[in-house]
Amino acid sequence: MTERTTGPGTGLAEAGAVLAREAARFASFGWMRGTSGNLSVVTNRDPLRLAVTASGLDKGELTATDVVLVDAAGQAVSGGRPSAEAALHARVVRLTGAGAVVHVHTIASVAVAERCPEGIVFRDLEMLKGIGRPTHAGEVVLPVIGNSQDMAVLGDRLEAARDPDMPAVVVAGHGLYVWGADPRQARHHTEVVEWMLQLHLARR
Ligand SMILES: CSC[C@@H](O)[C@@H](O)C(=O)COP(=O)(O)O
Ligand SMILES: [Zn+2]
Repeated sequence: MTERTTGPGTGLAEAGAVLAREAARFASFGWMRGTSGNLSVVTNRDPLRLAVTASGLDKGELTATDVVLVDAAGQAVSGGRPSAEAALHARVVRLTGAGAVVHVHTIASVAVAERCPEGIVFRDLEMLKGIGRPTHAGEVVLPVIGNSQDMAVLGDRLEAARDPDMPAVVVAGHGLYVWGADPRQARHHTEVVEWMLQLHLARR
């Protein structure tokens, strides 16, 4: 049985509008070329429900209706075809308690991960405060995990590699996954991590 997708209590239309706006921003940065990337936001905790961008669309052209409601396994509970990576979004939410997840295909994430397959170290940067560190001092590691078309495999790799001090992982040869308490914080985390990746590239 499909669940209601609009109307009081569902918030799906509102979630779709937020995701379309966030996606347009990331696409304008060149981080969602072609039909790459996907976004999600939690609409309900119990039972878990996420609004996820629909699959195969140009993420720079989304409207509020280009969104699908999925369950804790990433399975659609409303009409439409959710992102092929919806199950990984749901896994990230279950693991971290995040309220929103961002996936972008940035060149810097792929390029730096090729140079640092064991993990990317960010050290002594004011921008570290943008991912929750109390000061610029010290270092954190952005984990790198191998790619797979199987979201259960990717989820297992993410669970094994993730660092509680770093709300992101890089999927090698693929792109960046980032999360936050809500879409705004997930966006800020994405922009901060990407800034540090671009700095890494600029220094070499
Ligand atoms: C250039 S297509 C890349 C896809 O395979 C996938 O990695 C992706 O990011 C977008 O998939 P989607 O199903 O549209 O959410
Ligand atoms: Zn992708």
